[in-house]
Amino acid sequence: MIAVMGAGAFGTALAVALARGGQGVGLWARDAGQVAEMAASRRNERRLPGVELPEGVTVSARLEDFAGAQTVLLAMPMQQMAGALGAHCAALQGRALVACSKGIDLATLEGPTGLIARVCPGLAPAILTGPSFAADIARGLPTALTLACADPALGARLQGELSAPTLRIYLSGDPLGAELGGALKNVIAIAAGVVIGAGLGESARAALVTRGFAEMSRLALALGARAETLAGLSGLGDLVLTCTSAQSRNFRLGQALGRGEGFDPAVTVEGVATAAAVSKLAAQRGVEMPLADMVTALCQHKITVAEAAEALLSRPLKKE
Ligand SMILES: NC(=O)C1=CN([C@@H]2O[C@H](COP(=O)(O)OP(=O)(O)OC[C@H]3O[C@@H](n4cnc5c(N)ncnc54)[C@H](OP(=O)(O)O)[C@@H]3O)[C@@H](O)[C@H]2O)C=CC1
Ligand SMILES: O=C(CO)COP(=O)(O)O
Repeated sequence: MIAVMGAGAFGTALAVALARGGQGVGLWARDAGQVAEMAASRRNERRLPGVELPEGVTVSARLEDFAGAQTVLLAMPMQQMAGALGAHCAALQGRALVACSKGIDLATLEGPTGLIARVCPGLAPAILTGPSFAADIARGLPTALTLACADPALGARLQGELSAPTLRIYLSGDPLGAELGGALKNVIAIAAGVVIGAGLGESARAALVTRGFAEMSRLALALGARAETLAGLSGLGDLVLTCTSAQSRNFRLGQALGRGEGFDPAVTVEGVATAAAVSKLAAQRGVEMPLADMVTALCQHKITVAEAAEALLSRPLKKE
């Protein structure tokens, strides 16, 4: 059995895909009311509407019900992970923990695997990331993801366990690179949404995505990630997806900023807190991240879109 902590859109979609592939899946939500609703309707209408939970998915608000699961997927927003994990660390002893969240913890500047290692020392962390909208996974559309783990034997086991007929998992030994790609692409996706929302054009978006990739790679390499990881599914692949699709919440928030419109604060948009964390991290390391800094300032309403565009276009000319 595999357990999934967090019954949001992504946790539910992964549970559905794995169960369709024949795995027994325990889906844990913190809210007993939501669990009762899901158990009765066999759906998660609040987070992943219109998708039926296969028979192989068991829902519960008690993690003890899934004590038999050797692998636990963590699928809550990044800024909630430390709290959620800290509350359940003792119950999770002996399991492999696979982070499915994309972001950097604003309080500690840690990514998901670093956070797991600190909050639950002794547990083996891995990360599952890459271009994949929850709705696509749940519809059974073909999706490829990266499973990154520092321990090659555990990584191979998880790759096998988490593969399903329409879920193709590639293995990586670079969790730092994989998690940084997934975190950083959300920041660039907000900027891409701003460009489109403000009517700055497709050419400007292509330039922004390319320079965004350069910026992502600069920080990731400075922190010790591998260049080939950034060029893979978890970096470039996910960057392309989220910067070009209105299915992306990060892109849609950017569009709203570009148009001068509001955005529902209840929607999970990982790039906002992560942009602030990235700006801090980059300043600490002396890495230049003009796009991330611009997204941070825009999200905090410290500059206007016109000022941001002007500031980026008037930077000193440089080599590519
Ligand atoms: N949606 C997508 O297409 C994809 C999402 N991801 C990543 O997955 C992560 C989760 O996103 P997503 O599922 O979309 O988010 P949603 O907004 O759909 O759901 C978030 C879920 O997290 C739960 N949650 C929040 N805080 C806690 C907590 N402290 N303990 C337990 N559960 C908690 C919420 O429960 P409650 O309702 O009780 O608040 C809710 O079920 C993000 O990092 C995202 O980047 C990755 C790939 C694709
Ligand atoms: O990470 C995702 C797709 O890979 C989902 O993107 P959003 O969080 O922007 O919706």
